[in-house]
Amino acid sequence: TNNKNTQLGFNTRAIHHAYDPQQHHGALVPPIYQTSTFAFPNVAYGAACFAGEESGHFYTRISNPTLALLEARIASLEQAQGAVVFGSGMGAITSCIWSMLQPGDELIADITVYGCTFAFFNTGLTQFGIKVRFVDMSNLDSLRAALADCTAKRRVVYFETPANPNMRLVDIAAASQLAHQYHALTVVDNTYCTPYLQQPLNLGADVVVHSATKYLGGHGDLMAGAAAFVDPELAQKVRLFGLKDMTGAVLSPNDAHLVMRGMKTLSLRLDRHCDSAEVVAQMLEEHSKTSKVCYPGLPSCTQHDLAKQQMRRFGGMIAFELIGGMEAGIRFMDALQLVTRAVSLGDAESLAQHPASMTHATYTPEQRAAHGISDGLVRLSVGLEDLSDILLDIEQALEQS
Ligand SMILES: CSC/C=C(/NCc1c(COP(=O)(O)O)cnc(C)c1O)C(=O)O
Repeated sequence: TNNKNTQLGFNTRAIHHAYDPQQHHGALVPPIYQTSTFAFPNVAYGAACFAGEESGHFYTRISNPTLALLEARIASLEQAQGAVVFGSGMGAITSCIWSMLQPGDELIADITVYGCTFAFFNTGLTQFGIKVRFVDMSNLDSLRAALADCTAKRRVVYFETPANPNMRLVDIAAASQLAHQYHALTVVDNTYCTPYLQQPLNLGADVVVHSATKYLGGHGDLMAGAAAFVDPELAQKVRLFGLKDMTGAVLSPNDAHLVMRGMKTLSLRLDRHCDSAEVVAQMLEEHSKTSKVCYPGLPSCTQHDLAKQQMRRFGGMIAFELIGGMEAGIRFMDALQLVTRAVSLGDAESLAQHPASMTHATYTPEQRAAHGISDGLVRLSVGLEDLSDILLDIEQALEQS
């Protein structure tokens, strides 16, 4: 907090939160505790750490000073009461869900989620007796009906907004309020937005999860995940059960350091991603070769008003289709010379991929049709290159599609 005891700004906290150089030999940048284990002064202290009576670090899979600093910063930016970091986004999602649901409980998920998240829900959880129901949450009546059909003691409502890959939005405040009316907890995957563009906990959600591999790290050079919680006790349960025992999805201190370095420029990068994506989306929509462009910032987007209501800006991700369908989409992607053909997103490098055959290949063709993932869809992560270069590359590739 500043000298008026008010909270420092988003960017100041992304750079400085919870670190004092004078506590670390004056080091401007927090030291990296690249260690797996910690020495005890005596057996009693070690035993007290294991018993949870001492808060000291004793083994990096449970906690580590570098990981703790990243957790404090993510909690601050998401306005959370606790956070846990993981070796990947799937590590965050699985560690949370394994801690929140047991056999006989129910997960109510939006119809469009990232491919491996879908596989975890649809194949993984069901093998362990957890009921999974997919609902079109862009229609709150269908969510209300699913919640009213109370078939389990404990339930979680889960969605991404915008959803990977088709950019559908869910009204976070309305969905969270509905879930709470029916005593369910809400988990929102905030990977596409980051807390700079959208803060789900401030809108009523209980948990936020991230693939920090993406925008938070922002440079395509690490794998990481994070979860942020309203309830610090749930955070502790996810750490001491989900992470420690169920998944072991521990983040390396070195990669945690890289996530913190990325977070220092989060708003600068996202503003540039948004500036460029808005122009690219407009160009795509006006182009004769596209049949559909999904970008929350386009007035033609059916959920444009909701986007303006819950997003600071509209992000760097675009999904679109060509009039020539899948074949034209593949010709387009194969003709790209600057935009890189690769999965993942949120990197400095612009990336393009084909969800149906790549990130969402875990869905069968029938499931893709039912879950709103068309075979011809192209997903674009607009990067930080000069906009003129990005536009030229996309235009020349469209001409060849
Ligand atoms: C093999 S496809 C590459 C990964 C992609 N997505 C990842 C992802 C995860 C999982 O996060 P990790 O475990 O850090 O990859 C969770 N939540 C969301 C919204 C995500 O997009 C992708 O290219 O869409």
